[in-house]
Amino acid sequence: MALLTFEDVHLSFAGVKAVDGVSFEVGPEEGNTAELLAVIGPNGAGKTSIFNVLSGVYRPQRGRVTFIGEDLLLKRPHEIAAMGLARTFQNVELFHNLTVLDNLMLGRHHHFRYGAFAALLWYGRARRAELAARAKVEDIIDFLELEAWRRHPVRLLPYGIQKRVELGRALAMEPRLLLLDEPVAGMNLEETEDMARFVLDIRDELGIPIVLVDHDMGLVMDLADRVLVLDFGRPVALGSPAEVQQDPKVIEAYLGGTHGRTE
Ligand SMILES: Nc1ncnc2c1ncn2[C@@H]1O[C@H](COP(=O)(O)OP(=O)(O)OP(=O)(O)O)[C@@H](O)[C@H]1O
Repeated sequence: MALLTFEDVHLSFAGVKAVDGVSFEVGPEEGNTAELLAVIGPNGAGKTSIFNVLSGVYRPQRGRVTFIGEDLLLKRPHEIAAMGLARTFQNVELFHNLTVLDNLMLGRHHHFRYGAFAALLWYGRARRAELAARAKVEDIIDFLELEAWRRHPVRLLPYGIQKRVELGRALAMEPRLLLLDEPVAGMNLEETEDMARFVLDIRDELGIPIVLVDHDMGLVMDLADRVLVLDFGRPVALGSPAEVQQDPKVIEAYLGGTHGRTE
């Protein structure tokens, strides 16, 4: 069984078809190799809407979405996060006045299983949970090479590092699947290369499957195992980077110039 199935999903806003019959799978649920599926398409193609459906923010009018065998469309966003589906955002969504360490600790809060009383007195389970969380967060700081910034408030960090902290916060949730929304948007070349390396390490070393959304063909062709191409909410192609790149429908969607887009 696939880890995630997205089946014939339709989502409209007042007549605008944001997602129009899109299907894909990410899996398998029990497997040794994690895969990276990229979802690409020009502006307005429906990429973010797909993420919003997956994280429970939007409810599609039609279709089926399952994650680890459960119907995601019946779940609320915090339940979906607790099931192990973590996401990052197009814009940095962190607590800007808190340190890197504190932001990552907050990423783990749904793992805490103790009551307010225990937390208040800092005893027993609360203390053990906090220490375990701290150890996990320190591992992530090492993994993402964030040592130099661990005590810095996020607002003082360069943009590329802030994006890396956001990735760290998603990892702190110990996700079974990671959704990355334009992880290199606004980055310079060096920051982009660093981020690409970390994304591949997450797939290969941590074994976490990834769905990555972007409109930059170049990046995803280097990173992805499979690519889903969208245009105006519709699926145009799904296949390996090489297959997709040669597909005339993809070339038309990107280079046809019929949409009046600037990309
Ligand atoms: N909450 C909403 N209300 C109304 N229309 C929406 C809403 N969310 C998305 N849309 C519309 O759905 C379509 C798809 O938008 P979406 O943001 O999913 O595209 P995208 O591929 O992520 O684009 P971008 O690359 O610009 O982020 C667009 O026409 C958009 O205007």
